[in-house]
Amino acid sequence: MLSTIVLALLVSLTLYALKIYTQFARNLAAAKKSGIPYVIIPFYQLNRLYQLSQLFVVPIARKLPVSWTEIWFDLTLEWGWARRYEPFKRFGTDTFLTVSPERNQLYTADANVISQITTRKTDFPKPLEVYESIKIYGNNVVTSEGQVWRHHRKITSPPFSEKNNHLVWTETLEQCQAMVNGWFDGNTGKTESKTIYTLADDAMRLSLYVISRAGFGVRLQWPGTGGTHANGHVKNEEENNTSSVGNAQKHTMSYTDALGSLLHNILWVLIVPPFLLKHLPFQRTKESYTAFVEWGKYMNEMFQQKKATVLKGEEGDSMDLMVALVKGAGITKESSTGEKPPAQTLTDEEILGNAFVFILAGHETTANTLHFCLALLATNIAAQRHLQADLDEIFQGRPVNESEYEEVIPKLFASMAGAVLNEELRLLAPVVGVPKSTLKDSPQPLELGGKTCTVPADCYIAIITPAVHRNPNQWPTGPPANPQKPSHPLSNLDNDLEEFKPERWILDPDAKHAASMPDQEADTEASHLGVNTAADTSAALYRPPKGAYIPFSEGYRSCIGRRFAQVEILAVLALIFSLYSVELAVDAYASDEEVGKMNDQEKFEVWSKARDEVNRQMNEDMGAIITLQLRKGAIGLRFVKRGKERFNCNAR
Ligand code: HEM
Repeated sequence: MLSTIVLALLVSLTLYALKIYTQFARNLAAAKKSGIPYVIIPFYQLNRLYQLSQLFVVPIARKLPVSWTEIWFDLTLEWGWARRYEPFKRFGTDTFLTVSPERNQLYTADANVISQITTRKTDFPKPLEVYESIKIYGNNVVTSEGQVWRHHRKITSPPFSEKNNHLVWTETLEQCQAMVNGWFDGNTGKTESKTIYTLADDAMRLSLYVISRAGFGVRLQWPGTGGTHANGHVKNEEENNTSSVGNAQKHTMSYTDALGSLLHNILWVLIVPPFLLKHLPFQRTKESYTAFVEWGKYMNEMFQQKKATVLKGEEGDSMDLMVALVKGAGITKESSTGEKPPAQTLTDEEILGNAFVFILAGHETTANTLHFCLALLATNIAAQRHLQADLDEIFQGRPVNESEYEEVIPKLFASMAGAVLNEELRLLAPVVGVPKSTLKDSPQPLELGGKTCTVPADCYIAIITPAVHRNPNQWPTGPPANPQKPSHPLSNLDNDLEEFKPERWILDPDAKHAASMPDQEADTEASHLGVNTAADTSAALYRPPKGAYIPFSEGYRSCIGRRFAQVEILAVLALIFSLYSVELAVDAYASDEEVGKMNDQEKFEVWSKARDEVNRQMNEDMGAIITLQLRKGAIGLRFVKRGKERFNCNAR
C-alpha cells in the first residue's frame, strides 16, 4: 500500500517536473527567437504563491551564492520602485525579457517601445486577470477590453469636460480653504500652523470630497466647518443642498464613514471575496464587509434617485458621472414613454462598478500627488519661492477664489505650478508598473533600437514608470547635487534625475505669462472616447519625447481623469502658496524656542537633518500597495504666512 502511494507521488512529481521543464523550454525558445535581450529567473512575478512566499523564500535564498541569485534579487517584487533605472543600466538595455517556467515577461523603460505598446491597443491589450479584484461591484471601464471597454469609456467620458473641470477648481478651492483653516485651528490671524502630521489623511479627504462633488454631485463638508457632523455631512446638490443621500434609517454607517472605511480597508475588500469577508472573525474584516455593503447601498440609492430624475427629464444640464452612466445606459425620459423600453446597455452592477472604480482610480492617486508636492516643496525652498513669484504674477494680488478659472488655469499650467506638478509626477508617479500583454498565439513585432524584434505570445508586459522617468537616454541630465550623499543609493550616482528640480521643466524663465494648456490632438476616435492623445504638459514647458513621461500612461488606455487631477492639484498649489509657505518640521531636533535663538548656519543644520529624514522616508518608507504611497510614519510639515518663514536655507 505504502509503496503504491510513494510510487504515485513519484510519478506525479516527475510529471509535474516534466511539465515545468517543457513550459520553461518553450518560453526560453520564444525568448531566444525574439531578438530581445533576456534573463532567466526562477519565478513568474505575478504568481500568487511566489508573491506570498517572498517573506520566507527571499531570506533563505539570500544565503545562496550571490552569483546564483543576483539577477532575480534585483527583480523581486516592487523592484521598479526600489531599484528604478539601475537594472536596465546594468543589463545594458532599456527593454528586456525575463524567462521563467510559467510565463515570459517584458520590462521596458524605453520611450519608443512604450509609445509603440500604448498606441497599438489591439496588439497589446490590458492583461485583464490583473484587474479581476476590481470587479467587486461589477464590470467597469478598467476591467474590460475591446468593444466592451469602448462602450464603458464612451459612456463615462462626458463628465470629464472643461465645464466639470471648472467645478473641480471651485470645489477644490473651497475644500482646500477649509483644510488650511483646520491647520490654523480656525484662526486665520495666526502666522504659523502647528506641526501637521495628518497631511496624508487630509489630502485623501480633500480628493474624496472633490470627486464626490464633481463626480457625483454630492457635497461633503470638511469636519469642523458650518456646524456639521464630525465625519462630514452629506448633501445632495440636486435637492438644493437640503437632504442627505440615502435614508439614514436604513444605514449603519454614514456615507462618508462607509466610503472612508471602504477605501481604508480596500486591500481586504479586493483580495477576500465578499462571502468570505462576511464570515471572517476579525474586527477589520467585519468593518470592511460592512463598509462594502453600506457604500454599495448608498450608491444604489443614488443611482435610483438619478434614474428617477432622468426619467422625469429633470436632470437639467447636470452631467455628473452617475447621470452620465444612467443616460449612457439608455435610461432617458424618451425611453420610458415607449411601449417597450429598450434594454439597458449597462447593467445596474456595471453602473455601480464604474462609480466605484472612478473613486478608486481617482482619489488615492491625486491625494498622494498633493501630499508629496507639499513635502517636496518643503525640501526645496528655492523652488517654493519661484512658485510664489509666479503665483504673484498670475493673480496680481487678487484672491485665488475670486479669479477667473478660464483665465488663470492656462497660466498655471505654463508656470512653476505646472512644473512642480510635472516634476512630482516624474519622481513619484503613483502607478509604478503599467500592465499590458500579448495575447495567446499572437506574438507581436516591436521596433527595438532600429531592428524589428518579436514580443513572444502570451507575454506579460510591465512599463516601469520610475525607470523611464529616470532614464538618462531620454531626459536631459545634470551632475548629481551631492555624489557623496546620494538621495538614492542606486539612482543618484551619476546624474540628477533622482532630484526634485521643477526648474528642469522651465524652458524660458521670462516666458511665464505664456498661457498654454496641455492640448488636445485632433484625433476624432480618441477624443470621442475622452482619450487625450496629446502631451501631458503645457507647450510653454519642457516636453519630453513621447513615451518618456507617462504618469497618466499614454494612448487609448491612458487616464481619463488626467485633467481633473491636474486642475485639482494646481488649485491647491495656487491657494496655499499664494498666501503661505510650507516648512519642514524640525521638532525632532530643536524646540521652537531654540530655533528662535539660532543663527542662519544653525538653522541650516537642523533644517538639513529634517530634509535628510524626509528624503529617507520618501525612499525607504514608500511602497506601492495599490499606488505609490508612504507605508509607515508621517512627514511633519508646518505652514506659515508668507514673509514669516523660519527657514530660508536653500532659497537662493
Ligand atoms: C494624479 C492623479 C492620477 C494619476 C497619476 C493617474 C494615473 C493613471 C494611470 C497611469 C492610468 C492607466 C493605468 C493602467 O493602464 O493600468 C489611469 C487610468 C485611469 N484613471 Fe487615472 N490617474 C489619476 C487621477 C485620476 C482621476 C482623478 C480619475 C477619475 C476621477 C481617474 C480615473 C481613471 C480611470 C477610470 C482609468 C482607466 C481608464 C481606462 O482604462 O480606459 N484617474 N490613471
